[in-house]
Amino acid sequence: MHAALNLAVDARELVKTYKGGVEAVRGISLRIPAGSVFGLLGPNGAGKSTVVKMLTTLSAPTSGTATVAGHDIVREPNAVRRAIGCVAQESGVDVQATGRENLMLQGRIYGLRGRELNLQTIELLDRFTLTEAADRLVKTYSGGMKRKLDVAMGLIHQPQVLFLDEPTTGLDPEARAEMWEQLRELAWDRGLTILLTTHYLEEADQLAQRLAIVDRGRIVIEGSPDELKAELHGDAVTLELAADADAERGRDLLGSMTVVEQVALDGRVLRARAADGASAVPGLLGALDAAGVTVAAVTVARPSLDDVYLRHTGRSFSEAEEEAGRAKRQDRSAVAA
Ligand SMILES: Nc1ncnc2c1ncn2[C@@H]1O[C@H](COP(=O)(O)OP(=O)(O)OP(=O)(O)O)[C@@H](O)[C@H]1O
Repeated sequence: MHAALNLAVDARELVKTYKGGVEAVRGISLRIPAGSVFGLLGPNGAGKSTVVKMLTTLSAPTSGTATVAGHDIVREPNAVRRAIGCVAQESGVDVQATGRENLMLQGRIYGLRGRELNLQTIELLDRFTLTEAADRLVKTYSGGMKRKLDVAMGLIHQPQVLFLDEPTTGLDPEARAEMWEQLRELAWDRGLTILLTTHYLEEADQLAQRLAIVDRGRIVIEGSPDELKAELHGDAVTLELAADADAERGRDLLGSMTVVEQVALDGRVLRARAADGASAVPGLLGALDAAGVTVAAVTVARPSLDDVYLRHTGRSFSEAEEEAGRAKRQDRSAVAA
């Protein structure tokens, strides 16, 4: 068997330049093995939705090629559409209909009828714990329930690849955690391939086996969340001292210890890097105590995806989000002018 057959998505150098010259995607390649969850992570405006639009045949690439479930997105768009499910950022549900009606209608659009349609609907309502609410109008649903119905609708025709654009934006933490659990189950139990876009670092970390960080239309780095974090050596150890007067002595003492890679002073807070933070802490506390330096609080943190983002783009995720927000506002005022 040809290795490429096991790739649910195989995109090569996709480029999208919108009319007016916005270079939304500037050469993105993705190889997503069947049965895995892949995350495209990036701030608003990075180009994630545009990649999804091209892969789901809604927007033609300016250049580059891609296959989805083995079908070419430009030459075989109908075959691609049959093989995929799409859940867009904006909900497609009809709020004046019930959950069950929405699912049945969506199924009919895909040619499902009779017993098969009924069984699929019942199974999806059950999977997304919507059975009790199935015959209520969707306008009475909570945000989380609506989002679950959106995802269920994307699955009615049993696609091989599911595209989820920002699956949990706007959900409260509880609904978000429930959605994560359901998506994990779909991928791990049913072997569905999922490509999700997100601007939540935690979401990518929780769900994706592999992820690509996208910034200004390009992939800046790709790997498993752990691989990306392992690139940054050492845990961050933060020690808050009881007295300002001890700060410099504390810093010099830590700086002389071999387990500490870097130490910086910020007021009476000492920030150090250590290869294995948890096992270094008792030694650090012992040395400070012996020198008469009292520690009020200590924390150890593993490197986060935020640190990874910062290292590869030169700005923090929240800075990038703010920048994207500013650009959007400028676009709007330019249009209004
Ligand atoms: N139809 C369009 N015409 C012109 N420019 C567009 C169009 N759609 C998107 N863009 C621009 O392309 C860039 C990438 O947008 P895209 O929606 O792909 O980003 P994103 O990472 O998905 O962000 P978001 O999460 O906000 O959707 C942005 O600068 C956006 O303003």
